[in-house]
Amino acid sequence: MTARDTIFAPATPAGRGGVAVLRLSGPGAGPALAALTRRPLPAPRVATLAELRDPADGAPLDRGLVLWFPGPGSYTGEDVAELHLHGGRAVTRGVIEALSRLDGLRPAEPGEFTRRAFQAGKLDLTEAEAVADLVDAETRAQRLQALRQLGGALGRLYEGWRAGLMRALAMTEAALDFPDEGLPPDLAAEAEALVAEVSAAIADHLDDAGRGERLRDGVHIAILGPVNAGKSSLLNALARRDAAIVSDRPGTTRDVVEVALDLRGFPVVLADTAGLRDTADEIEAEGIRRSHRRAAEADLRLVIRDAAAAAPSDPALGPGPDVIRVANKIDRAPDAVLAPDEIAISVRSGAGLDRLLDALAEAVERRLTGDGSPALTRARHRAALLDAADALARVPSAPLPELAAEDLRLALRALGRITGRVDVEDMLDLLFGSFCIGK
Ligand SMILES: Nc1nc2c(ncn2[C@@H]2O[C@H](COP(=O)(O)OP(=O)(O)OP(=O)(O)O)[C@@H](O)[C@H]2O)c(=O)[nH]1
Ligand SMILES: [K+]
Ligand SMILES: [Mg+2]
Repeated sequence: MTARDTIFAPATPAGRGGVAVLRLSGPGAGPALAALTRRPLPAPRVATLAELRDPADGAPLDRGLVLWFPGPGSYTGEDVAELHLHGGRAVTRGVIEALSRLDGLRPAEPGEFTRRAFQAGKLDLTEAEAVADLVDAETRAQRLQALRQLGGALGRLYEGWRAGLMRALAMTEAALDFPDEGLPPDLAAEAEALVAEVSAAIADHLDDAGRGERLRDGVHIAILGPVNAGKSSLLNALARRDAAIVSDRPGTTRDVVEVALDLRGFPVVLADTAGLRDTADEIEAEGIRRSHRRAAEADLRLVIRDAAAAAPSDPALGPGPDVIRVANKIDRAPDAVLAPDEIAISVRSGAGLDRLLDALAEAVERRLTGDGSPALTRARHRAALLDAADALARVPSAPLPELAAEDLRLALRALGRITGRVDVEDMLDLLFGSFCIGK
């Protein structure tokens, strides 16, 4: 082991606040804490009140709680100290300056605490990503997904597949090592079954329609309809602010206007679009092309019409599985005839908006919750899983066991990239050790 820098950084946002937490990690954390408090280290993991003074000149810095987490039982696996300071700029700056003057201490790079935790084997990469997701989570559903991933659910799923493939590889390699005897037929069958099982599981996981990624980024909902139906008015009502221009002039909206929302705990990105109609205006026509594009890309389409007008004839506005249909302005047309699936609303009076929100939330939830198994959450994972699936697809028809083994290795390496465990050879040694094939 080489001696490492000791890093420190505020764990709370800069600026004024009740409490600011400063964290230190590395071999110098203990000596630094002792130097600041001028006493022996406190009992591990017990919040202890202490006077903090500048080790250089004894100038008082703050009075606050300090915590001591000796490695390896800490977040980073190293010695960690935490200072709970009064949350003022001068206090934090003073302590940071004092720490900077100590030998072997330096400010942490972004993500460096979690990076050290990963290197110490405290977290796999999916869990490290979950830490970032949890910090960024803005809705209840995002928080729950990140917590599940942080708990290792996703990493365990991928590691489970890796273990299965590792076994299949060990069996295939055994056939190479003992060519005279050949692989006992039951082992060959088991290896084949393992590969088929993992391939099917990966295909299922890839096929979940981007559920987890959607939960991170938001479900995309496009508001579509004829001019003046009240699309922009509805966007503003749902966003509770004047995000889009509303006017009684048909063709007001030209550009797509997006608003990110927390919809009953689910993240959505709502897009207002240009009203659909035949037009000679070039700019409006471009806006309408963008509406059509948005309609095609959206996860859900919210199609809105004026209740007093006929249902729109544009095929982009027809019914469909991902369409929610709305008749607006019922304040002006209380006796309007509605289709069975249409929700009557008035953006002006607020009537029906709760029912619309219920319907939207239900559609979004359906889109986001699959069978409850951990969802694929990142494009990075998807790319690696596609690589693994490609390699596995070649295994059953490999003309030589050497080539099957090579493809299994490729698949293992791809899966290992997701969790950050790429030690195929080590694991193979271990497996071989426990693997009884008669020699
Ligand atoms: N009476 C009534 N008027 C409404 C209602 N909702 C919107 N409006 C009015 O309808 C007109 C058009 O509203 P917009 O929100 O601009 O309609 P739009 O669908 O975005 O129109 P374009 O962008 O031109 O396609 C405005 O004058 C709104 O005030 C409603 O529920 N009742
Ligand atoms: K309008
Ligand atoms: Mg508009």
